[in-house]
Amino acid sequence: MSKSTNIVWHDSKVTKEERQKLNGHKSAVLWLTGLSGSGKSTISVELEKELHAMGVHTYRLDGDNVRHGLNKNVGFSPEDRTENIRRIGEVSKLMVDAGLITLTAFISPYREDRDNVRQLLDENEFIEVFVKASVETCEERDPKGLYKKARAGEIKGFTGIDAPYEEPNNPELIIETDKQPLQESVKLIVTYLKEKGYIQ
Ligand SMILES: Nc1ncnc2c1ncn2[C@@H]1O[C@H](COP(=O)(O)OS(=O)(=O)O)[C@@H](OP(=O)(O)O)[C@H]1O
Ligand SMILES: Nc1ncnc2c1ncn2[C@@H]1O[C@H](COP(=O)(O)OP(=O)(O)O)[C@@H](O)[C@H]1O
Repeated sequence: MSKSTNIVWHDSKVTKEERQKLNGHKSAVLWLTGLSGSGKSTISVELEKELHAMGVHTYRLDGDNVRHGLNKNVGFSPEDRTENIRRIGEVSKLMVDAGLITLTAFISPYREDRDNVRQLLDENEFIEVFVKASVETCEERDPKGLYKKARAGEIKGFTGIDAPYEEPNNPELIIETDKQPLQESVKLIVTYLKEKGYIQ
């Protein structure tokens, strides 16, 4: 529900397509979704490094980081997670308009929320990457000790333990981090971007 009234869109004299041309590649969002500890942040950091070295203009948005600032006022209730993802969707849209290959790393547990972001963007601008690992693997890794806390009842509503994660039905890519090593995952995504003509 919008509270803003009497507002009129003001066009720029530089278009998204012109920014893309200047950058020498298309822009899109690589939307990494998966359980906590599945590898979203690790993959997005390595992937950004690789793309940057190739001369691709990138920006990375990460759940933990964005929740320190822009989204510091949302928690982990279903409604708050939806609002978290809605805002990130809007920020991603701005970044795609700015001509960037945008990498996001949010659990984004609800299918409908992810689909809403897909709808927000133009065709082929939303690349859903399912970062897949079993809860058992993630719990074993437990890089921040959060699964331990959730099991001890110190965190309520933890994704995969006592809050849901809805797997993507039709993601553009599936990365199985309990089967393939990090560099292989990065290579797979870079190859996808090349084959689909996003980058050279
Ligand atoms: N209850 C609960 N459930 C899941 N995760 C939790 C929770 N509380 C805190 N954290 C930490 O917050 C990170 C997830 O933030 P996100 O913004 O990606 O979550 S969501 O998309 O809104 O569901 C997540 O980071 P990642 O491990 O990088 O996924 C956790 O570190
Ligand atoms: N193949 C892999 N791909 C990505 N991360 C892996 C892989 N194998 C082990 N890991 C480890 O799993 C953990 C994933 O944590 P993180 O990237 O923070 O996940 P998320 O952002 O999804 O919460 C890291 O400690 C990372 O080193």
